[in-house]
Amino acid sequence: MATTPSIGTSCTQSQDLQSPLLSPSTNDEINNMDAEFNTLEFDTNVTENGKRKLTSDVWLHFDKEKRDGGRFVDVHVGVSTGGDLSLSQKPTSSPIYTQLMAPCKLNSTVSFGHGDASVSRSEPENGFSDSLSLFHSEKAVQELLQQTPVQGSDDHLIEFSEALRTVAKALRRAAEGKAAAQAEAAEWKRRFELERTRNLQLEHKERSLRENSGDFEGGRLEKSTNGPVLCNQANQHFEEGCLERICSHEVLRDVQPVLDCNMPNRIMRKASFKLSWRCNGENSDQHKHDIVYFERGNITTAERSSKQISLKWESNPQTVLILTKPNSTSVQILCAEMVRWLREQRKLNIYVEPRVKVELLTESSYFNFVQTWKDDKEMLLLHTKVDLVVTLGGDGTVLWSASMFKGPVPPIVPFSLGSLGFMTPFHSEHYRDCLDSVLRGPISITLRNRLQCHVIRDAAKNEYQTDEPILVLNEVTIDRGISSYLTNLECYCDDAFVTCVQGDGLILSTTSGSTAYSLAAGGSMVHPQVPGILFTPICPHSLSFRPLILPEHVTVRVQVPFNSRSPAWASFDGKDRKQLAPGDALVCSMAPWPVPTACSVDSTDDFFRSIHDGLHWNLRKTQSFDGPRDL
Ligand SMILES: NC(=O)c1ccc[n+]([C@@H]2O[C@H](COP(=O)([O-])OP(=O)(O)OC[C@H]3O[C@@H](n4cnc5c(N)ncnc54)[C@H](O)[C@@H]3O)[C@@H](O)[C@H]2O)c1
Ligand SMILES: Nc1ncnc2c1ncn2[C@@H]1O[C@H](COP(=O)(O)OP(=O)(O)OP(=O)(O)O)[C@@H](O)[C@H]1O
Repeated sequence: MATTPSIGTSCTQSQDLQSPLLSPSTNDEINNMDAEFNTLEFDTNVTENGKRKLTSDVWLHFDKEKRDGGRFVDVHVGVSTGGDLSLSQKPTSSPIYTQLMAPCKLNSTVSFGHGDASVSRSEPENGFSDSLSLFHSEKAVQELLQQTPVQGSDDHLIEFSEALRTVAKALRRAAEGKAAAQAEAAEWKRRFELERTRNLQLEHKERSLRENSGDFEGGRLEKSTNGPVLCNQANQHFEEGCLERICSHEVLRDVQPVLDCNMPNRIMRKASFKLSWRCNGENSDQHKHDIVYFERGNITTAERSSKQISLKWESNPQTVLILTKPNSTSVQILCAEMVRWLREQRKLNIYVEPRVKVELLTESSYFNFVQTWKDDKEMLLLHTKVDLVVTLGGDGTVLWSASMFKGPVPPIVPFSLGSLGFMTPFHSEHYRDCLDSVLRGPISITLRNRLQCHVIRDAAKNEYQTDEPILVLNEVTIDRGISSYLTNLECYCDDAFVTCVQGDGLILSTTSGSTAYSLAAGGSMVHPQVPGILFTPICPHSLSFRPLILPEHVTVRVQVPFNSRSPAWASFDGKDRKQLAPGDALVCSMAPWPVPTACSVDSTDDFFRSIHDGLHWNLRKTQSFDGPRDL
């Protein structure tokens, strides 16, 4: 009988906790996450002349499932056909967006003598809390790794021993990832508790406010009652753990009553809306996910995701925030005209920036009804009051408005009053028709992903977790600033070393930003609905450094090495430059709060229109019919 090596494996997956799908507000997710375990089994029933045979590659793969609007990812490792190695996972319904560790690949014929090799572990009740079993499993992995590779003449045995070491290394990496995930989950849980307490307080406040003001009658009351119903629905969903992710419940939740300062007895509430996915021109409430099937070595994707999104108002929008490019007389004139029209013809509440309110009041005291905010704290609550944002300016004004929302962003309707306007498909001359059609709905929207960036100081390595991330819609750039030395930036994708950038710098861009600085640095143009992170060097001092596009779920770390000749500088959508000293790092991943911008037609049509009109992309005179011809 052969010996039976036994490894208590730890989970072979690491959770991407930066993902939008693990938001601080989903306790269920955190709990479900605890319940995921894998068993590694070497089933050695197949023998061939006394030799064990692993006939195929070992695959790690995603198996996504949709349920109740959440995303579900199961992870399995198995040998595709007739093989012996399988790493399976007990069925999970965790809506965690899971990111796999590096695939371990065995492509070998192994000899076991004639014994049964079985590597397994029993399932603990709670993966994260079962530190004892984690300890044992890691110890077992360590032991396996420390074993001297099998020496001798039996090739198969040697190969199997190497295979085991590969698996053990992979398991160790996974265990490390898990430990990090555990810490991060605890942090999310803490934030969730904080948010829940805050929301309960606000709900309580709202209830007492409603009890105290018994005179909400008429149409306004009708509208205002929509809020709590929605809020309850959202909370109910939230509690059941069935989150319609696309329509973030943060947007829908309406727990913060805002008194209308012009009519003090009225409460302003956010309009509710519904997002649906458009597939082949049809509207559907279902988001079709990529589902990967894996059976006997055949991988198929049955459904594709549809990213054409349609927004339909369920109650009328009532509050519009108008943001304008400064120092422009034409913008100022248009703004005043639009405010007047929205108020008189459409009976809407209007918010503007403090600067604009001053400008309007200088023009006329008529604009007294226009609302604004006092300080940053109030500004950060705007998303709870505003149904729609209108921008008057160029792309810079869209970037500016996105930067005002550190969390969920209301739909933005960008009017073009700049020179270029990749993100501004609406023409200001037709603002009445455009706004009417947006207010009526339904409208197509582009969900533009943002990147969230943390600067980690070498001097205070642990502080970044408590800092608010900096959100960018276009890109974060790390460059040499005023230094004349080459930048020297070490880049990691998750924990894998990517490269060392020596040149003028590096751009980490969203796909929306792909037509901005990244394009000028040689990056590809990417449709804004493609989820991904562009990794574009700036003037690299190496002929072979081509730009990359990384998947959306990765975390990129750019580290200024201690031996760097000079500091580097990070800037966020071209603003807020921050120095990165040797030892400092910038960590960047996809943010959970995209920027929804209204489309003139739809996101694809608008994208092509912008690259044709804005860049004159591939504009060339068509060849004439005359001349030599191959017939
Ligand atoms: N060499 C370059 O091309 C270069 C250099 C620095 C900054 N930028 C871009 O400028 C942006 C800041 O814009 P701003 O308006 O505040 O500064 P800005 O007023 O200096 O304008 C920069 C230009 O970039 C254009 N732009 C901005 N976002 C775009 C996008 N997503 N697609 C296509 N073009 C876009 C603007 O329309 C404008 O013409 C940065 O995020 C960066 O992408 C480009
Ligand atoms: N509301 C605002 N408050 C402060 N700064 C703003 C605001 N809106 C825009 N900006 C800044 O003003 C600058 C110019 O804005 P924008 O890009 O919209 O106009 P533009 O330069 O005329 O347009 P384009 O870039 O298409 O030529 C940008 O740097 C932007 O960040």
